[in-house]
Amino acid sequence: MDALVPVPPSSPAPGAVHLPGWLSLDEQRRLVSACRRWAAGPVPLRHTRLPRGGVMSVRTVCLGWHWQPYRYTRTADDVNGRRVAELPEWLAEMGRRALAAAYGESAAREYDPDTALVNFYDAGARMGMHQDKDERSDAPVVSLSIGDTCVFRFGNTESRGRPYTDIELASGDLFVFGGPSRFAYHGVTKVFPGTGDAATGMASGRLNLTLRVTGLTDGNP
Ligand SMILES: O=C(O)CCC(=O)C(=O)O
Ligand SMILES: [Fe+2]
Repeated sequence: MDALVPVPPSSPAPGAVHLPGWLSLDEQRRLVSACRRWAAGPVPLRHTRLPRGGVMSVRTVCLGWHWQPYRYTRTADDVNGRRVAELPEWLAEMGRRALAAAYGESAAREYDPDTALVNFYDAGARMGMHQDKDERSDAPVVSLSIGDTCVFRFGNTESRGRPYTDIELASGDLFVFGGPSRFAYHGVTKVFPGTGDAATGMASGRLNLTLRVTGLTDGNP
């Protein structure tokens, strides 16, 4: 839903940029229908199993490389063993445009994400404070949000605790974290049900895509 008063761009920490409303409604619709296809297979949307036996409350499907705690593989060995869907070129291009918007054209030219994690949050889903550190690359992470607004907690590189900044990520928002913030702890503390716009194609819930560079090659997984 468009904010009555537009939320201005902000930078909660060096290298971290929030650009509210960056995606057009058409782009959000395109992403929602693509995510619906990816959620159906070859690897289904599922609650990721954690090593100690728990499961994550969000449901996830991956593109390009499959993430499971705490590594990337080409096949979803903890789900159905199938190879994950390719990350399409148009999505990598969207990642470059996102970086250009956040950091400027020169930073964007070299950016070539090879994996995307698609997370679906229902009203009760959360994500605890964590670092994205299973990638062997310090290239920025591009995060796109669609549907219900959430509270995204963006912290520091030292610990899960303070200092952190709570930011509302709404439908269409872009958040990029790279440079000194690339390995900052972050998480989702709350989702506000019913705040999304059904015109995106999402009747309820929140969708988040993170584009990343794994730094992996098939010969050297
Ligand atoms: O849902 C979000 O905004 C963040 C997702 C995230 O941190 C992750 O997938 O690692
Ligand atoms: Fe993350």
